[in-house]
Amino acid sequence: MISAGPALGALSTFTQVWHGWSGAAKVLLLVCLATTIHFVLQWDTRRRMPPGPQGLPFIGNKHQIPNVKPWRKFAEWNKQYGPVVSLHLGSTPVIILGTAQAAWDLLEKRSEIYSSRPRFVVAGEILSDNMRGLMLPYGEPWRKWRKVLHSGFHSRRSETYKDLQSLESKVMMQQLLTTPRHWERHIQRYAASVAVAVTYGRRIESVDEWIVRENMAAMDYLTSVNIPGKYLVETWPWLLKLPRSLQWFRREPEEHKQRDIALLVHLLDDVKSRMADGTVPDCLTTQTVAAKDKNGMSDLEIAYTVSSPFGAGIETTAGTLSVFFLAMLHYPDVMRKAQAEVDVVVGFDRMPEFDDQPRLPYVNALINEVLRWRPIAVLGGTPHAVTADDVYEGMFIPKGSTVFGNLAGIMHDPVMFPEPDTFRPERFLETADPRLQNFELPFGFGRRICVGMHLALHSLFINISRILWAYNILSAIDEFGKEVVPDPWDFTDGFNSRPVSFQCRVKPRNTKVIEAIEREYEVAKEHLEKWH
Ligand code: HEM
Repeated sequence: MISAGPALGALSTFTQVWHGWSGAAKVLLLVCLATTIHFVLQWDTRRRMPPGPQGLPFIGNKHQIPNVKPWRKFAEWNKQYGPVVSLHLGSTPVIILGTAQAAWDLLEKRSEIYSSRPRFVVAGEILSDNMRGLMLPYGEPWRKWRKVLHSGFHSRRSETYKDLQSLESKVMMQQLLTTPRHWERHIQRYAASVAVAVTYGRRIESVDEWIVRENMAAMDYLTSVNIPGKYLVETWPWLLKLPRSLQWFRREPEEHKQRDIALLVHLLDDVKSRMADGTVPDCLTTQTVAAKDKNGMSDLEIAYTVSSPFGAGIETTAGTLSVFFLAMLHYPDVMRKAQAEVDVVVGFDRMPEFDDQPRLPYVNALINEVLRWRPIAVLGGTPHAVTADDVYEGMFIPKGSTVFGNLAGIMHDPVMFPEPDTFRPERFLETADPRLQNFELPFGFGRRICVGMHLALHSLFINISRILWAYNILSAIDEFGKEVVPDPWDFTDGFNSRPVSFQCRVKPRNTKVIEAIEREYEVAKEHLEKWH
């Protein structure tokens, strides 16, 4: 027979100790107990999930994920554990996909359950009032938002922006001629002007303009609040149930929200007043305002929706063009080979045009390689989230998991891309894989694939083909006459990662291109008048 004596003794000791503790210590103990029980109950689920590094109770793998460039660690884990890796951020399961096949199998073939987004409490809910569709979960509000953008940027509609893109690119070519040192500002201005013109029917002459600065400030703030672990409320959303006056984390983002609304409503009102006097060119905002009854959106919803290219289309396009400059410095033979192709097809009496694209296979392959070699949307853009339990190749993926298609790793998968660190456009000419011939991988997956993909690809072709035609991109020379080559891995941190600013020389290839650029610039200036 077992005696109850020791157990009763232990209980009585515990009761005495318990009474001696402060209220805070008791609460802490209870929270620890509850979390441990939760952790033990989750043990079996975790065991069935994809392999991954061992985490700690409560925090999961948070301490193992670097704050800077986490995609590099993710890629290492994919190498170590396989194409599908699981981790935990606190109690949230996180799945990292390290090959294109795994990403296509899940994010595309099972897109009915892999098309949501994780919850963004501060950035999506408090700062943006659920109006920024990029962060919206899968559902009716996202569908409504996406429909407007799809109608503005689907493949055929995007054809109609080619004239504008060609004219803006001619301006950029002239700027590269006159102030080549500022090449980064010129590509940023190009990307900003195209995004603003197709959205608000107004172009941008300088990146110092008010509208660009305000937008950049808004985007910088949005990025700054989207850092995992920065806000307790992201891990403990129940804090939103506290009385509003006690929600200390609200004040700053709510102030920024008011500023964002003022900016976005001002831009919408400006288009409306130009619509009233008939002076605004056709653009996303005019189309959306005209279809207001059909799309059932309030003015504020329209203001946020049409601003999407502003947030998603400028840094990505300019960053990818920056990667092109970086690649040409490191692979001058590739540059010369592409120039030789352009020279034969186009000659020097005129610039490349969109119609030349089918006859420039090496240039097209080079553009794909730019997008592959250093994808700007390193983590696949914004992560996806799963809305139902799933099993993939025997591994359990629980509902509510955050899923990253880790493009930085996927694009350097040596099975799909042999010698992945080498910039080699030929890989896209030699392949028989239709998914590489029609290379949409840099633009994400399934129902959430980049809305602006066609617009972006047109920008890349027209600018890259023209720069190759007109200029040699050469290393900068320091004060001792030595060449300075930028580090090919020196990239910024953040959801989008672009090369850290660097210098290079942009030299015209001959006098004929100079004449053509100056001539085309004069014509472009006239045509662009209607976007002022
Ligand atoms: C080279 C340039 C670009 C690249 C590499 C790029 C890449 C991406 C990627 C990887 C995603 C995430 C897709 C996913 O969740 O699976 C995305 C989403 C998005 N992109 Fe782009 N993008 C570029 C240019 C643009 C442009 C010019 C626009 C504007 C028209 C744009 C608008 C968007 C929007 C609105 C989304 C969110 C879609 C959603 O959540 O449903 N992007 N992009």
